[in-house]
Amino acid sequence: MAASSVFRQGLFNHKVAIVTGGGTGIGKAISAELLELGCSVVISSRKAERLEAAAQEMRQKIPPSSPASVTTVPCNIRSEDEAREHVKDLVSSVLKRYGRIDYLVNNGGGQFSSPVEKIASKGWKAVIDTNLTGTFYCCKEVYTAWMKQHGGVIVNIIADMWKGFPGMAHTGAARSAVDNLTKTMAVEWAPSGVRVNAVAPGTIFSKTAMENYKEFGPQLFKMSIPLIPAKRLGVPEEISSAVCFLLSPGASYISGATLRVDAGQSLYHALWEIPADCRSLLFSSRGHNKPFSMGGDHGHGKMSMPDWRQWKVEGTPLEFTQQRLTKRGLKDPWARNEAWRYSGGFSRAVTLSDVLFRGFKWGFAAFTVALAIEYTMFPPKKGGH
Ligand SMILES: CCC/C=C/C(=O)SCCNC(=O)CCNC(=O)[C@H](O)C(C)(C)COP(=O)([O-])OP(=O)([O-])OC[C@H]1O[C@@H](n2cnc3c(N)ncnc32)[C@H](O)[C@@H]1OP(=O)([O-])[O-]
Ligand SMILES: NC(=O)C1=CN([C@@H]2O[C@H](COP(=O)(O)OP(=O)(O)OC[C@H]3O[C@@H](n4cnc5c(N)ncnc54)[C@H](OP(=O)(O)O)[C@@H]3O)[C@@H](O)[C@H]2O)C=CC1
Repeated sequence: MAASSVFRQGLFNHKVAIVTGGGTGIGKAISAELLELGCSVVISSRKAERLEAAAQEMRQKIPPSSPASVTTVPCNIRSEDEAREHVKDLVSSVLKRYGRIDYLVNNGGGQFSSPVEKIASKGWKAVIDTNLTGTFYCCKEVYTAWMKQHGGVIVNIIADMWKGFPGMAHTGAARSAVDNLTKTMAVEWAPSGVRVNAVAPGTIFSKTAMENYKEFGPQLFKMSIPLIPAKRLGVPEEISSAVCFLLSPGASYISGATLRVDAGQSLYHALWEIPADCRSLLFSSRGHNKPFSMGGDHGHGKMSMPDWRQWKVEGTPLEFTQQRLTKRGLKDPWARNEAWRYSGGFSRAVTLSDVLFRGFKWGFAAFTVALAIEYTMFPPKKGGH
């Protein structure tokens, strides 16, 4: 447990929160900050022992004068058909003990890393059931059992999936769905005085988060650092303060929003590397190649300045141009200026004829004129470029 909260002491006195996954990492930081601010917190997840150990640790830091308390309720938000029953039991036991639920933080979740083609259907289901369906059950149950009549605030923890989530497609799909679910619930439940928001963390370091990826964990988190504008990982407390803000009256006019807490990471680089032998050009859906797609491994797999000689051309209008240039004695038919000029001349003529005349006769005439102009202005050179 870390730094003290920036919020005023007693801000959440006598309020009650459920934090799923509240025994580790981000969830633990959220629980600790809520406790510090006077809230009673129920932490809930699958591993009862780990939950209890975390609760013990947090309990010791609650001052005797505080109304806050922390309790544990084991619950698997994913467990197949029984998940709804598990979540129902969680909610009813909290209501029995505290008589109210002011806040729900859907933080419990996670995934494994895998390219799409390697995700087994059981693995896909595990991740969707946890992150999307589990969140849905928790929201629905808390709403129907309490918030519908009494209001409340929900915060869903999602992820940086704004550019897709290569390497973790299942969680990207699930979190994106939760982003959308957040908006829907915000609108549907507004009349009950319920606000629903989401927080999308960047790469946040915690021991448990790293251990989830086993031997790849340290590398995964380390690799992320250069891709973050702040050039460092986030810490759980930096997510916690955003969540506390959204739960607080300071956010009383914020609903249906997703707050990115990622130091600009989602606007910057992505972790996924495009391999050097990119074959996208061969499979263009329109049957011809796109001149701006090219292979190449530049740094983090990003495309840097174009190298025109890497164009891959097979059976395309550009190949046609290439053959023509070869015939005309150019040693390197992919010399940038020549290839560009000819493919440009061709497309200009076709576009011009299409736009102005929309007829083969005039199109052909325009094409001929354009080529004639190009031949006159840029006569073929002998023996090279
Ligand atoms: C740095 C990036 C940003 C960080 C983001 C974070 O979120 S950090 C926070 C990170 N923290 C967390 O993510 C914490 C929570 N995460 C978890 O508990 C797990 O990641 C879980 C959601 C997959 C559930 O796992 P579980 O063990 O309870 O479930 P289960 O045993 O029932 O398995 C179901 C099926 O899933 C499949 N499958 C599972 N693992 C792999 C794999 N490595 N490889 C391939 N596939 C895998 C497999 O099909 C398996 O069935 P099988 O083949 O065994 O019959
Ligand atoms: N760390 C990061 O960089 C990022 C994290 N996130 C998300 O933030 C949340 C917290 O992650 P973080 O603290 O980093 O990692 P942790 O692995 O420490 O936290 C995941 C928590 O979710 C709980 N959990 C997992 N599955 C279930 C389930 N089926 N039912 C109930 N609880 C479950 C786990 O507890 P238990 O094992 O006891 O069930 C654990 O406490 C997760 O949803 C994560 O995906 C999103 C973006 C980035």
